Formats: sequence, C-alpha cells, structure tokens
Amino acid sequence: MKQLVIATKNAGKVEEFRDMFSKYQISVKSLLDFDQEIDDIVEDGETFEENATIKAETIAAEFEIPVVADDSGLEIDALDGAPGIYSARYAGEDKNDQRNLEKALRELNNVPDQKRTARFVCAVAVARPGHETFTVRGTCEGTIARHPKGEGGFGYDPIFVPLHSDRTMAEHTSDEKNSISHRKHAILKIEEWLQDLS
Ligand SMILES: O=P(O)(O)OP(=O)(O)OP(=O)(O)OC[C@H]1O[C@@H](n2cnc3c(O)ncnc32)[C@H](O)[C@@H]1O
Ligand SMILES: [Mg+2]
Repeated sequence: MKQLVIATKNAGKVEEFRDMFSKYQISVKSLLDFDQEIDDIVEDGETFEENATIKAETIAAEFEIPVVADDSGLEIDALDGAPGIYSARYAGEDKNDQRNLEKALRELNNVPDQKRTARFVCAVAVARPGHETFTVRGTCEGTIARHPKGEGGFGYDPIFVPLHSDRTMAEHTSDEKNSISHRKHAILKIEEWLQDLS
C-alpha cells in the first residue's frame, strides 16, 4: 500500500481523503497521526492556492516526504465571496464550525432565495522535496439554506445545498458527498499523479 501525508489537522478532511484515496491503493496519514507536536501552520497567503502551498511545503520540508495539502472554504456571492479564505476563522480564532455557519446565516438574513448562491472551493497542493510544487482547484456550486440541517460532513455542510439537490450537504451520505464535492473535483485533477505514486 502506498502512503501519502495530508498536511491537515482537520479530521473531516482526513476522513474524506482516506475514502477517496482508497481506490488508488493509497493509505493516508495526517498531522493528527504524528507523535510529535506539530505547530499550527500560519496560513497568510492571499489565495486558497497560496495557503495550500504553504501547508504542503512546510510539512514536505520538515519531513522530507511527498505531501498533499488542502485549503478550502465557502464563497458566498451576496457577501462578495466571503468568508472565502477566511472560512475557518469566520466567527473567531477558535475555528468553531457551528458559530461559523450561524454567522453566515445571520449575514444572509435579508437575502432572498435566488441571491443565496455560493460555492465550496478546494485548492490541493502537491509538494515533494526537490520538485516544483503544483496546485489544482475543484469547486462545488450551490446555495445557502435558511436553516442548518443534517448530521453528515463537517464545517458549513449543514447550510450548503449543492446544485441539483434539495438536501444540504450534511444530509448527503459520505459517498454522495465524495462524488460531487469540491475536494473530489480537485482530486480528480491529480488522479494521474496519484496513480503514478510509488
Ligand atoms: O488548515 P487545515 O489543518 O487543513 O484545517 P482547517 O480546518 O483550518 O482548513 P482550512 O484552513 O482549509 O479552512 C477550511 C474552512 O472551510 C470549511 N470547509 C472546507 N471544506 C469543507 C467541506 O467539505 N464542507 C464544509 N465545510 C468545509 C472548513 O470547515 C473550514 O472552516
Ligand atoms: Mg486552516
């Protein structure tokens, strides 16, 4: 079994990468699996791609191994793309999913249904010692619901209704989410690289 390190401390992301990488015979290790304490990486880039690159290159340099990183978030059109790259800390430094989605709903309180369009964005960076880092981007279009619903997924999933669905992402099974998500679309773009990984 091939192994790949995902430079994330987000357990929800880890589970999705694990599920989606299993078909490539790749087992996933994350920053949650290291014995030593790994400091939080400062994500001070201006784009999802810059932040994914910072995370991947930090860990690839530290451990001299190939690393994949994910920087993702929710862009809400009526909020000019917010929370965007600031999605994790939208409602404060403690990165609380529930408070983040409540804040998004509050901001959209007076926004009518047809103007509640949004998308999930996922930039994936691949960093290897001695190689140029590259990034890909996947998106998932949808709208923001009036109220949170569902128990699946993580983050903003309870308020995001993907296009062509009448359920929130949190009401989708993990297999359903992993077939339409922004993360899935990003991973499809590195499929060849994943297949060639030794
Ligand atoms: O940086 P790492 O350690 O990977 O973990 P993180 O949780 O800080 O991750 P990001 O910096 O990429 O921030 C992503 C934000 O977007 C949210 N998000 C990302 N993917 C999502 C998904 O598939 N469903 C719902 N929310 C998602 C997530 O909850 C965070 O608030
Ligand atoms: Mg982060």
